[in-house]
This record gives sequence, structure tokens and C-alpha cells, in this order.
Amino acid sequence: MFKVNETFVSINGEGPHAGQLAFFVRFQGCNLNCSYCDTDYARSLNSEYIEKSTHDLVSEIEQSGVNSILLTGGEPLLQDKDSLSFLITTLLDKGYNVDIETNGAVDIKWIDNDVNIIMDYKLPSSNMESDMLIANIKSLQKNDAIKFVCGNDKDLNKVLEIIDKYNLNKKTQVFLSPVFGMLEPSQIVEFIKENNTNDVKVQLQLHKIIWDPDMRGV
Ligand SMILES: C[S@@+](CC[C@H](N)C(=O)[O-])C[C@H]1O[C@@H](n2cnc3c(N)ncnc32)[C@H](O)[C@@H]1O
Ligand SMILES: Nc1nc2[nH]cc(C(=O)O)c2c(=O)[nH]1
Ligand code: SF4
Ligand SMILES: [Mg+2]
Repeated sequence: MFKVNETFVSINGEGPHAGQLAFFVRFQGCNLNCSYCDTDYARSLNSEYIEKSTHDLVSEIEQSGVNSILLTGGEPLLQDKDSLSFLITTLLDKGYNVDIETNGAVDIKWIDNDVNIIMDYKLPSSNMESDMLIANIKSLQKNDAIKFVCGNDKDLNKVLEIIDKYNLNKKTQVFLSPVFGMLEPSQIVEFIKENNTNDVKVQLQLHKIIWDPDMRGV
């Protein structure tokens, strides 16, 4: 059984499928505690959840008529690995697009190559950088993405260092996003202009622009 905080349909506000209709499964619980986390209601281990099986989730998804699924949280990869693997295989076999948002602190190597992994690299302002599993970077492919959520200039400089060190923009998609309300999007644009940072995309959380930034289930 999975611990599910919420399911809903909205447009994906982040990552390679931003702007596209998606069925969201937000799993409960996280192993990190990022300074800026916008989903505290699903993060803590005593936050709300309902137990759901693969069958429950697949039925909900089929009834929704939505063909792109986003597994997020909390940290989705903390759910039972065999159950998650079965859910993923079932969805892929049925022809669904599957995206996973993960925090960079849990192994991703085992995940089916057809899944689009959107992996954060937690920067210094998150206070979680020491938990990053550098080995995960090797598993990222062209259909995956690495996301840097930047809160200050120190974070931005760290992004450059990591991109250069691992040749990231040649391996996978690279997204730079501001910590909401902490950094002006224009500061990120100026930074990538100043540093001629090619092959990266600046990304804003669309749902926080379209709806009240604190609204849940969107
Ligand atoms: C809530 S997390 C859930 C998935 C996973 N735990 C992770 O951190 O990737 C989903 C995404 O929201 C981003 N996020 C959380 N709080 C944010 C904030 N205040 N501003 C911008 N992005 C934020 C995270 O960095 C992550 O990319
Ligand atoms: N609309 C919308 N798009 C999203 N894309 C990734 C999200 C997440 O919390 O992982 C998210 C979210 O919370 N809402
Ligand atoms: S890893 Fe994701 S869910 Fe966990 S605290 Fe950080 S932003 Fe929140
Ligand atoms: Mg979110």
C-alpha cells in the first residue's frame, strides 16, 4: 500500500511537461526538510495520508481520462520500492506518460528508462546539499531533467560549478527555478546572460502564478 497525501488533476506547473494536463499523485513523507519547502502538509512523517493500492490509483487515473501522470510528494521514492516499481510498470504498459519529481537524496538507478525523472539538486540555501547522492547524476538521460531551485547568489554560483563539473547540459535537461518569492526570476536571467550559460531553461512555477501561491490541489 502507498501513503498518499492527495491526488488531483491540474496542469503541470514545472519541468519538461509544464503547461500540460497531468494527474498528480502526491505521496506522503520526506527524508529532507528544505528551508523553502512548499508542501509541508505532505512532507512531515505525521502529515495526512490515505492508504491506496496500485489498483486504487490506476482506477482513479483511468477514470480521470488524463494520460500524463506526475508522481511527487513529499518524496515519492520513499514508498515501498516493489510497489512503486509495479505501479510504474502498470502505468507504462497502459501507455501513460510517467514523470517523477525526486529530491536527489534517494537512489534513482533502478527506475525504468521510460520514466521521465525530474531530479532536484538541492543548493546551499535549502540546507540539504550534504544529502545529495552524486551518483544519481550519472543515471540522468535526455528524457530526464535536473532542477536547481535557487534562493540566492551563492546558489546560482553553485549551479554553474555543478553544470561544469558534470557536463550536465550535454547529458540531460537543465532547469533553473527561483525559490518562490526569494529570488526575482530576472536575477536568474541576468545571471545566465552574464555567464553565457547555454542549454539551460529558466522555469517559474506556473501554478503559483495562475492561482494563489498557497492554494492546494492545483
Ligand atoms: C515539493 S517537491 C516534491 C518532490 C521532491 N521532494 C523534490 O523536492 O523534488 C517538488 C518540487 O517543488 C520544488 N519546491 C518546493 N518548494 C519550493 C519553493 N518554495 N519555491 C520553488 N520551488 C519549490 C522542489 O524543489 C521540487 O523541485
Ligand atoms: N500544478 C502543479 N505542478 C507541479 N509540478 C510539480 C509539482 C510538485 O509539487 O512536485 C507541482 C504542483 O504542486 N502543482
Ligand atoms: S525534498 Fe521536496 S518535499 Fe522534501 S522538504 Fe524538500 S522540497 Fe519539500
Ligand atoms: Mg508543488
